[in-house]
Amino acid sequence: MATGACETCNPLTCNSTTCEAKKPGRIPPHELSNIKHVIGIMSGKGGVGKSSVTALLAVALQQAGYQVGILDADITGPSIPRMFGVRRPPEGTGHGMIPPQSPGGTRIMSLNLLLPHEDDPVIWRGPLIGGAVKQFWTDVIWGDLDYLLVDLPPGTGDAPLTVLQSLPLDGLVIVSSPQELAQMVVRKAVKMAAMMNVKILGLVENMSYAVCPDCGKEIYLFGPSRAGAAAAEAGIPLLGTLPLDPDLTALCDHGQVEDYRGPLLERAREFVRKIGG
Ligand SMILES: Nc1ncnc2c1ncn2[C@@H]1O[C@H](COP(=O)(O)OP(=O)(O)OP(=O)(O)O)[C@@H](O)[C@H]1O
Repeated sequence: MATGACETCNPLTCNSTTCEAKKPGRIPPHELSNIKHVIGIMSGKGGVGKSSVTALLAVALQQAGYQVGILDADITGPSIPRMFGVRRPPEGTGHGMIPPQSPGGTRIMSLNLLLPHEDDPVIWRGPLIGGAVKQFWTDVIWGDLDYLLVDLPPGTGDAPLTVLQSLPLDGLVIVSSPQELAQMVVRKAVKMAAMMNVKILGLVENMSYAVCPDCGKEIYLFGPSRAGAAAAEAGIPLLGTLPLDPDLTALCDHGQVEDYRGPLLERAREFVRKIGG
């Protein structure tokens, strides 16, 4: 049990080596959840494709025969239900909430599924956001899952802190893009994970390049890839790079990401192999 001091201390600034708040996985999941692996998908900065990478990993895992769930911890900017075409709210039972399934069988829990309209804004302060994330862990009946992917909001704010502190993460996948600014915020995310004793499974550089539809030439829109250097500098494994693919954008927009069969899926399979799936 955490002491009173640890309940209120900030684990990112606490110097105590025995700080309870720094120990990950302090909160047990719902008693009817049996989850083998929990992986967080994090980015330092918004819009780099973290939710798309989460979705691709889920599709790759599902196609490999695993039972997969996605906990959408991006409370104020949730995009997972839209990508998977899921609109149904979770089913409320006396024991907890049963998450709806996508057509391909991915179980999804997101605040967007609880809102009257998917475009209603969530204007909440930090503690409420942290509370919702915890409830998606404790009050949702995930059942038997091989992998629960946790799509974190960008940055190092309240919700990522809650997840890193409360959930028994196997590790984090960090998503970045080639711009220098995105690289700088990767370093922040890496430092946060180190402070919270959470392992980093690897770095994915998204939007690394586009492929010319006429000649197949790779065009590095944001300059040369910095993925290898960024991973080496941060001391974390490089899972790989992903190009831009307009087919992925279109399928995500239409709620059909599970129908994607383009080149990024093979890369996602490679990432899954590298993180041990
Ligand atoms: N490799 C890619 N190829 C084509 N489109 C992509 C790719 N990666 C992301 N996108 C598109 O870019 C947009 C933003 O992606 P996404 O929602 O995954 O970003 P994010 O990092 O999760 O954003 P935020 O955390 O700010 O919500 C989406 O429309 C998505 O379909």
